[in-house]
Amino acid sequence: MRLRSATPGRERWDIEPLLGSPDLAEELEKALLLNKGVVKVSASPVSGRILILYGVGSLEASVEALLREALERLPSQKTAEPPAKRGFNALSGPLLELLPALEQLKRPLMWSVVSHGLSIAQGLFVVATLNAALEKNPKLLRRLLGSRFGIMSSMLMISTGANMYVQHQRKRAWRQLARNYEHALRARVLAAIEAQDLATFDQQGTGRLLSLMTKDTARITSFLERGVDDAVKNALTILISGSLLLTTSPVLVLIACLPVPFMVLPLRKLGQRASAARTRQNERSDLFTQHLENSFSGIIDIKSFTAEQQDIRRLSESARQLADAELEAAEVSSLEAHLMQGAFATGFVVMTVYGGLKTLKGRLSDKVFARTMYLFPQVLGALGGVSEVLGNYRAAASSAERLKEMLGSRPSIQSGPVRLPKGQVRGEVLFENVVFGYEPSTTVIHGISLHLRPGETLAIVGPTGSGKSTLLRLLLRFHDVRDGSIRVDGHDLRTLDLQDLRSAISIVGQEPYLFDGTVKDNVLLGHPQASDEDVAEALKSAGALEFVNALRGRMDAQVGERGRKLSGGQRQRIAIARALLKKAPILALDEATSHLDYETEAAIQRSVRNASSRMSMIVVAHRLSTIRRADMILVVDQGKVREMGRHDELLAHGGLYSFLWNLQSGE
Ligand SMILES: Nc1ncnc2c1ncn2[C@@H]1O[C@H](COP(=O)(O)OP(=O)(O)OP(=O)(O)O)[C@@H](O)[C@H]1O
Repeated sequence: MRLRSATPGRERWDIEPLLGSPDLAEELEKALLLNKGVVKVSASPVSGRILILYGVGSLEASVEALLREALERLPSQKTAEPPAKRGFNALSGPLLELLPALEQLKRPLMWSVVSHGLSIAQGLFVVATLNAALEKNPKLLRRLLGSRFGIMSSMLMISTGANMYVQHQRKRAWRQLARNYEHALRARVLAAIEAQDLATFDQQGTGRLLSLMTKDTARITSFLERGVDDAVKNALTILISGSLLLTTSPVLVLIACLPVPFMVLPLRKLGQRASAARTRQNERSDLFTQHLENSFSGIIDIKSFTAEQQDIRRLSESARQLADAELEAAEVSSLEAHLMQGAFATGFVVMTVYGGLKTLKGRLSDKVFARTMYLFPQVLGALGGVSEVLGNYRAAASSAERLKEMLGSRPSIQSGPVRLPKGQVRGEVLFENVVFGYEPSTTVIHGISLHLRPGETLAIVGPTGSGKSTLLRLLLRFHDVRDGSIRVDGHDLRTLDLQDLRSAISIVGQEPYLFDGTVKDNVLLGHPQASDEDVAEALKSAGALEFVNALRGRMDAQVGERGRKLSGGQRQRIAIARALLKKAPILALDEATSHLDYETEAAIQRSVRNASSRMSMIVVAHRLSTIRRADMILVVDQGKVREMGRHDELLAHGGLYSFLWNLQSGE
């Protein structure tokens, strides 16, 4: 058991028995999640690593102690096969797991072998042609074609010509494979990321997720496109040229290789340092991307607070840390390559002097010496190439590990078996003593119960931070309750099919997200097959048709990135139209009209209600005047229900609601 990385709230460990044991991975995940403070656990039998996310300061023991205890208790660990018997999977690691199947690699590999084989042959023909020319055959010109020189130079020309075609085919085959692979890998990673719980997004941060999609996939693709081909080239050169070298002049090779054994240990150490440096580089790169993303999304606030310099300083500090990590990784890799090449180059110099002296003395033939002098640098170059391939392999392997972790991570919110077809949903919602907290150490909702009957409107009001939006997030099962239960049409959410549940609910948030595209594209998100008439109808009910018709291009007008070309109120109304088009039996409006003036807000709420009288509605609002007609009003404060009833009853009660009402109506 070995700690690989640790930041507050997040530790990654190497657990050897985990390798190749999916049962242990599953049991370990379950066992660790039982501990107070542990938020998420992701154990990978592929990499033998476990990632533990926890609330800072909320664990009862160290992560290491929890791991040891869980490992001791689990039965699978005792029955797990010893590492030596685990076969190919244990040896291969995440990168080989992620690379395409051998079947797909066959064609480009075949071109690689032919192309690099021809290149090696070309070199040998050069030497042979040279040696034939040095024979100074007097009949050379007369019997050019039949002579050794003629044959060798013809072979050289043929192999050069053939290799031009083969090289083109080789590069093309790898390029095609890599591009198709990259596309498929990105689609897989994107699907895996989007399947994660919201808690994972909160924990991992956008920087890391963006890096997974861009840099990590690109590193693996680049290794596939060039690394595998280079590996074939180096392997063939070492194999063919190396064997020829050994048979030509074993003593000279032995002399040249004398310094190599002294390099084994330092090279091993450098290899470990290089892997650690790569991991650090990846982590810093994630942070930098995250800072960049934050800066660009918050550019309006940065400019309005004239905080550009502050932001640049923050970014430049992050960029400096990334540059330092990159430099460290590059220096270790380069040191590794130089050490290896230096060892061989020293040997080469010794061999040249020794061989040269022997040739002068006539104890070594010119041809052997010439061939050795040609072949040795080829093999030397290939050995240098191996360390380069190794560097790329390490980068790709560390990316593959990160990707595998995401691809193998099972969201803790899992779909249930009970189907809930949208057409058959009545729209009844029941919260029973719901307790919830985002972090294990804190509680945001303290035993809330509520009942929304089909077709009714339930309003939730209360001070800021009291947990109103959290209740809606729980209803959509973005998080699971810690205690109590939530039911839709009598079914506990945890038993329901997740897609069915979310299809049954439309939600409009405080700051709805509009995608870069047209107004129509954004509304169609609610129901992609809807007609233009349906879109116009939804826009009308949301009070948006008038301003949309005034835009250049009307429904086809571009809204800009995040809907930047529209006002806050216009964005909200398009989001309401989108939710209405979805025609879900339950509509949740979380301060969805807060950017509008009172009259527009009231008008839109009326028309939304009229759009479907059978729809159940939950409305979260700060402006109490907009919810006074609700069938039930829930007053929430600090995660608890303080009051419940209709507007008049609550006013008569004279509690928090009536206090807020009087405050807002200026009485
Ligand atoms: N993703 C999150 N991670 C951790 N804590 C959170 C998260 N989202 C909300 N909280 C916390 O949960 C509490 C309730 O937040 P919530 O957004 O539900 O309040 P609200 O009543 O909707 O507030 P407002 O009226 O300001 O929108 C707050 O203390 C908030 O800090």
